[in-house]
Amino acid sequence: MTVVFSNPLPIPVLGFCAYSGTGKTTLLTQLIPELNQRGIRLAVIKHAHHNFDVDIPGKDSFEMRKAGAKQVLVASHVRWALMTEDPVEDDPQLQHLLRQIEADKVDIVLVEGFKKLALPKIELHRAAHNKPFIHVHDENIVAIACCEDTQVPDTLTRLDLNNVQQIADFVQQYQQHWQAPQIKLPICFDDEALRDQPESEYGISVSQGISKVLGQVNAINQTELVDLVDIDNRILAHDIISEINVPQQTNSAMDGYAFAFDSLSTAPLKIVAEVLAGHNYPNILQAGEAVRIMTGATVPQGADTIQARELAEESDQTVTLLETQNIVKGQHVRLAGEDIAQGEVALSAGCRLGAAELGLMASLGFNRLPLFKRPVVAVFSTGDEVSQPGDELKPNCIFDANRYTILAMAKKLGCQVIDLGIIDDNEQTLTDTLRDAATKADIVISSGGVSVGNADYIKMALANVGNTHFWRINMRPGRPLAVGKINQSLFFGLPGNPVAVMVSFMQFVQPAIRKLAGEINWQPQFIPAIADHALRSKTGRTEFLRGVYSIGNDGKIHVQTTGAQGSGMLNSMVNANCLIVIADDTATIPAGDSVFIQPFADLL
Ligand SMILES: Nc1nc2c(c(=O)[nH]1)N[C@H]1C(S)=C(S)[C@@H](COP(=O)(O)OP(=O)(O)OC[C@H]3O[C@@H](n4cnc5c(N)ncnc54)[C@H](O)[C@@H]3O)O[C@H]1N2
Ligand code: MOO
Repeated sequence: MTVVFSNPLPIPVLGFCAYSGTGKTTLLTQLIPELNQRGIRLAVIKHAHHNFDVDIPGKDSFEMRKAGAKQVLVASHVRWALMTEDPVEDDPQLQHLLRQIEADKVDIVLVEGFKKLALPKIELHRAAHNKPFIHVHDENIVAIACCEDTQVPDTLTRLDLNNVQQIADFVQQYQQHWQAPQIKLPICFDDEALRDQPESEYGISVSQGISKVLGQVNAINQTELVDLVDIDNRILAHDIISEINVPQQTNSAMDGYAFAFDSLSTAPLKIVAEVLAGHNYPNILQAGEAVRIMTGATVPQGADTIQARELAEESDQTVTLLETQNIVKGQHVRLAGEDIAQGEVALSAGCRLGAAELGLMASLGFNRLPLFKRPVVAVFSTGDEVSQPGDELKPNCIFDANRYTILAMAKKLGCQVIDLGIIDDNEQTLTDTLRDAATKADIVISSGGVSVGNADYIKMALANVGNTHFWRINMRPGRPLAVGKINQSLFFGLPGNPVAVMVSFMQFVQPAIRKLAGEINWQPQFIPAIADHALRSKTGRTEFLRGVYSIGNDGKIHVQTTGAQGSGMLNSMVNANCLIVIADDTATIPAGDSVFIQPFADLL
């Protein structure tokens, strides 16, 4: 039986396996110089079964380790060695060992031992030893090096055990053609590719859910002109073409002196004028002349280079430039149109307008922009136990949290919101509410009542007014989800548990709102982070854990969970700054492995 292995390095790892006595080490000591000669830099990891030592008693490093140092790193200008005391019951973990290799210093790692791991290997087989084949129960064998008369299946590359050149050819080819596996994100956001995949009776994947949701959404096409100062997180309806160059004139990026680079040899230069921002020098600068110039002032004709004031000395209307050997032609000159050229598309339709975009539009002279109308989102809660915050909390009840998280997230996405309050859990009231809400809103969102409980009237109400699907999404939290249409409005029935509401909103409602609002080119962000402790999930479902990411002492992004993960515990969202997303083909992430996170940044 082979044990799952994933290569953590950006270079290939190739194993050599054989029964003892086959000549593995002899072959490797011949192969290594042969590969070195071909310019291939090698690392070797060798498994040892016994308590070996690489140091000598009496040496300082040996004595320090024996004195109790868990790690000793001994280094000279020739080599360094790290010795780690790591007594474990089981075999050492190859993935952990591989992470110790400096992948920028070698081209391939050859591994001797670790026979049971599912890593690509060359099997060595010597017929005279009468040992069984390894490849018959290990599908990771890519080639077999054996004797002349040994039978080898057609699917395996056959190598001559005594021909080091031939084996080196194979390793070289392997190294040259190896490609790092493509990064697979935990959620696929390819709307078209997934939409028509069949639904399984056990539920659909998050990716399928997203594409099915997006399949129900048509972008708003009404537009309006809005003053720049009133635009908050809205979507541009048309391309904006610049009518001017930005900057309008070629100008200085420094307070200093403008001159022609070719005049450098005639220094000191004669100062003929001073140019302040908003002004210009009306003449053409001649050879041997300079102007005193301020940041943002127009560079005179005839000048092409600026020297900063602190690198020049001025006296008697002349300037001596210092460190002339470092002056580069064109330095500190901002060319007309270098930010945006006249006639260029400055922003494209479908772009979300944040601070930078608004600044850019202002810099082009626009004071109003054509925008898509904001989506209108109506939100209500259901459930006899759900009470209005501010009222007295009745026995057996809870305060309504979901309406507030949904309203806040919808507003953050630039929607206009309608708060419909808490709606009584009965079929008639819910039917009336839904029918009315759909006349006012592009999206109607409820929470609670979409699972299999007896009092879940929302399903009946929906059947009365629209056309809705109830899906079980293979994810946690947020398994039940209702999506449908009430006339032209989109309906989302989110599950009742408060964390499930927020996670479902992020994964399904967010892309729908963005598409409806006319935003294009949006994709959820996945950032790789190092899991500081082991993370558990179950294959067959996508797990969204609440996490806290931060930059570790190693300069890399690390993540930990917030602790207890109950889908009713809103505090876990408050304490988190990201979701940790474990893909549906993964059951555990060992500590130290990479995992994808989705920072909350643009939503909470
Ligand atoms: N037999 C089964 N039971 C449940 C299943 C299942 O598959 N089979 N799924 C569980 C999952 S997962 C979830 S999530 C919930 C979803 O159920 P509902 O959408 O019907 O939600 P409710 O039962 O109405 O409420 C669940 C939970 O959330 C609280 N809640 C409801 N609304 C609010 C609100 N506005 N603010 C704060 N908290 C709210 C409610 O009191 C419940 O505790 O079903 C599981 N059960
Ligand atoms: O959606 Mo539920 O909150 O997974 O438990």
